Amino acid sequence: MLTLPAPAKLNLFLHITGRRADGYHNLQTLFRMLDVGDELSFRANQSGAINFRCSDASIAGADNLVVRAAKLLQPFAAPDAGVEIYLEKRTPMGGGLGGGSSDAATTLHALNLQWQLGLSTQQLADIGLKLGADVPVFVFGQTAFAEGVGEQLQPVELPDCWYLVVTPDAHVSTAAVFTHPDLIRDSKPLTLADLMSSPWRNDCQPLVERLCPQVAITLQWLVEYAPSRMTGTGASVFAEFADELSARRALADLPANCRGFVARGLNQSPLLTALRHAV
Ligand SMILES: C[C@](O)(CO)[C@H](O)COP(=O)(O)OP(=O)(O)OC[C@H]1O[C@@H](n2ccc(N)nc2=O)[C@H](O)[C@@H]1O
Ligand SMILES: Nc1ncnc2c1ncn2[C@@H]1O[C@H](COP(=O)(O)OP(=O)(O)OP(=O)(O)O)[C@@H](O)[C@H]1O
Repeated sequence: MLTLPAPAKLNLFLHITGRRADGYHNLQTLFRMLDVGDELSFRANQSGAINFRCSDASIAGADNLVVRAAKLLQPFAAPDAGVEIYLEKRTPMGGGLGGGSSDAATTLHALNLQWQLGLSTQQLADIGLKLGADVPVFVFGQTAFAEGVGEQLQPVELPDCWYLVVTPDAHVSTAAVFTHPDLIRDSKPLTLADLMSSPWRNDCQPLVERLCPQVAITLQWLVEYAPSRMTGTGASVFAEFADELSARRALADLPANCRGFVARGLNQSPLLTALRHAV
């Protein structure tokens, strides 16, 4: 059996620089890998079937990104290649933390190993992009600057730090944010050097704060502790701390209607680290 992590991510900044003909948006974003997330176990067999179980029954169906990722790899595998997969779901869902995308990326890497497909990381990322714009960065497994829809990646080394991630009791649909007429989608493309030295912001945040007052209220609370922003299209928000203790002190004061966790920022994802030990 192969057990691998599927870490969560933050978007430390997120600029939207235009809308493409297919409706997708060009972005400039800095993905930060975290040391916490989901965990998946894989047991390959020769049944030709993909059997999937999940700790959260509400997402245990065949439309789970884990199953869809496995199905995309089946044409590359022997006809009798099968697998049993168990997903221990921990990352808050629909929160801009990339949980489903990360699960898909971990599945692609795991089955590439267990079914002995020999696909390169780039090939896995190309396959993953069919499932979602956030999948490639998890396949590459590094804190990275992304352009395009999120698939053009270059690694970035950031100093060690800690985050308090807070998810208010609110749902924000990624598609609803990206189709909203008021979304800021005309940010000027900047060089990575300029982006790194400017104040960091998320272009989705003003709209989501308006559509979803809990996000604005949670940020007003969090910013008293440390510089804070929204990740992805929300609803999760985060604050950055130099040390773990300060992040845990803020977590202890968490408002009643929110969930929160403390995570360390990593330059290399726990998936990549685990894969290096697995081979
Ligand atoms: C906003 C981010 O969370 C930043 O990390 C991601 O880019 C979203 O990635 P994701 O959830 O994997 O997104 P997908 O599942 O590919 O797309 C969800 C919805 O967001 C829109 N979408 C997504 C990414 C992107 N660059 N432009 C878009 O317009 C798509 O039209 C789609 O309706
Ligand atoms: N393995 C999975 N884990 C979580 N959600 C999944 C999974 N597979 C499919 N989904 C569906 O996708 C929806 C959003 O999932 P996810 O948690 O990845 O969103 P997100 O954190 O907003 O992602 P992103 O930051 O990529 O936009 C869920 O509500 C669920 O219906």
